[in-house]
Amino acid sequence: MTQPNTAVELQNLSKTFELRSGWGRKRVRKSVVAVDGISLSIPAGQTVAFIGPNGAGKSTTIKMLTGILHPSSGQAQVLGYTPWRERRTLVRHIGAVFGQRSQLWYHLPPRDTFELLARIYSLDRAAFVRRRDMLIERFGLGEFLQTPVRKLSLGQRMRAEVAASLLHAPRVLFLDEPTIGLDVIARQELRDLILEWNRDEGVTVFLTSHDAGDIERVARRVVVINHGRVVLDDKVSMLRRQYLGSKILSVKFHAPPAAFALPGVTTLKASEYALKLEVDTRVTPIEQVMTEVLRAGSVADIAIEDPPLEEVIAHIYGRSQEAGGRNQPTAELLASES
Ligand SMILES: Nc1ncnc2c1ncn2[C@@H]1O[C@H](COP(=O)(O)OP(=O)(O)OP(=O)(O)O)[C@@H](O)[C@H]1O
Repeated sequence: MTQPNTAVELQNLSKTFELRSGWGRKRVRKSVVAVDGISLSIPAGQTVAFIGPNGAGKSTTIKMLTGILHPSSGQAQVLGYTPWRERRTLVRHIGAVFGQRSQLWYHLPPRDTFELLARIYSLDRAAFVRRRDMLIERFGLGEFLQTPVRKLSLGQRMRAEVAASLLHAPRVLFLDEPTIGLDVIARQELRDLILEWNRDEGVTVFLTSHDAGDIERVARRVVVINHGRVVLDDKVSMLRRQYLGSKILSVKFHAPPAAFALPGVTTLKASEYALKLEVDTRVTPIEQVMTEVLRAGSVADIAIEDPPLEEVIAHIYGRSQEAGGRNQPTAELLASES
């Protein structure tokens, strides 16, 4: 039973594609298991990054959750609806953005697309105008509202795409690679807008991305899949801390420090007055390294950082490849790391 505050629920959801090639006797059938028994429960208002390497089954899952594809087996409910059976009703309550495919009318300016969407969703006129104007302001669409989409920059187009997907006040937003191809600034702007929308309107966000920055900025929870199975489900903050067990220590000295060596400590960069160290905290605790650093010279500045998320994610993908894509529960996976 779906709990009332559950936005998205997957129970053993699976999808196998049957492929046929060749003719007559040479006809070959092949099955591709794209999604292999995924179970998940996402409370309303949560921001979830659904990530995995190419071909892991992310898009197939989103397509099932938005009612575009039928599963081969298993169940899913989005806001209590079964997407592939109740798609027409469901689309009134969800928004979807596919970074690789525009949903705006290419030759029309965003303003006209908004009008069309208002009719498609039969939105109340006054409520629509209020919301449209709010989105125009928040997403900074004013200056290109009358420009045909084909003439917009990718960053402008993506802002218009996300705004269009929010016009009918959806309660769940599916974003499939929303920042793909965007430059650094446009990417950051879009992430901030999505996050703000989640905070202000409580919209549930289900995001796929290959960009660690998207995951870090937008999502609080991360679900990693590989070969169609969940290999990790954790808080984004825990992921980095628990998974690699390493820290980056950057130190600036007033004078050149004395040399020192400790097991589990690798020098990433060294100049006369500065050191950047990677510390495997499972070998030598960070406190011990700090003590040694303070002994080595007069410290002007010191910073301890977590390793980049990209590294953590690459590490997890690597682990699940080694495990042959078997569904390894999180605890076991984490325990095997320590
Ligand atoms: N319509 C289809 N027919 C046959 N096979 C498909 C179809 N769609 C996807 N697949 C296969 O299913 C698997 C999962 O694909 P999917 O697109 O869901 O992965 P993904 O995680 O979204 O990958 P990417 O990060 O590259 O977008 C792949 O092996 C893919 O080739």
